[in-house]
Amino acid sequence: MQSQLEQTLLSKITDLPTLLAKVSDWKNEGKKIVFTNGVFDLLHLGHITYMANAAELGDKLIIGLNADSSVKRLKGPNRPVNDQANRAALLAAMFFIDAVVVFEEDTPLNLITAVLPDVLVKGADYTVENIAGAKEVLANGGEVKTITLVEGHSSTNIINKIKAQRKEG
Ligand SMILES: Nc1ncnc2c1ncn2[C@@H]1O[C@H](COP(=O)(O)OP(=O)(O)OP(=O)(O)O)[C@@H](O)[C@H]1O
Ligand SMILES: O=P(O)(O)O[C@@H]1O[C@H]([C@H](O)CO)[C@@H](O)[C@H](O)[C@@H]1O
Repeated sequence: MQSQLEQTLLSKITDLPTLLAKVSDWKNEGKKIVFTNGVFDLLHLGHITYMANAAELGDKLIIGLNADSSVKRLKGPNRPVNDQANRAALLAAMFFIDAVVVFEEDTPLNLITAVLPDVLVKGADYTVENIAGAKEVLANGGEVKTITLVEGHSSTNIINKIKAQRKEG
């Protein structure tokens, strides 16, 4: 039996039609909508800092989350470590995240084109030129921003640390 709080958090994880209905309401209410996307496999300080900073760029933060199938094509057959249900739930637990939507494609272009957020955000490991959806968001009068990376933090680093510790026994 899910608690009320659990139901509230997990209700943020939504399909595209439901998300678009929420976005329509938010836009009618004059809310500034921020969108970012990623794999968010093993969460770390860089992810938290990044998403908190993204949330401060508007009123509502939407996370486009790569499906497991998409991650395997992007990051290899042994990824993700955390499946999409776990990754989505962990993101939904963050108070500054308003919606999480899983996408199956290699890029979130279709999702971003449907949502047309006011602000599209990626980490500074990307440039505006190589951010999927940037052209569409800019053409719609939106902004595209990158957020400085917190050095030394990545999901890959965590995986490599675990592997190294297992070798040491
Ligand atoms: N150290 C970091 N500081 C700030 N933002 C980050 C950091 N690492 C990743 N991000 C951002 O978080 C989002 C999700 O990235 P991703 O899940 O690929 O993180 P990652 O830790 O680099 O993963 P991996 O090691 O599997 O490539 C991206 O927009 C990325 O720019
Ligand atoms: O977590 P990642 O690897 O930073 O997220 C990827 O971002 C890509 C980016 O938006 C390309 O401009 C995207 O195409 C990919 O699907 C991952 O979300």
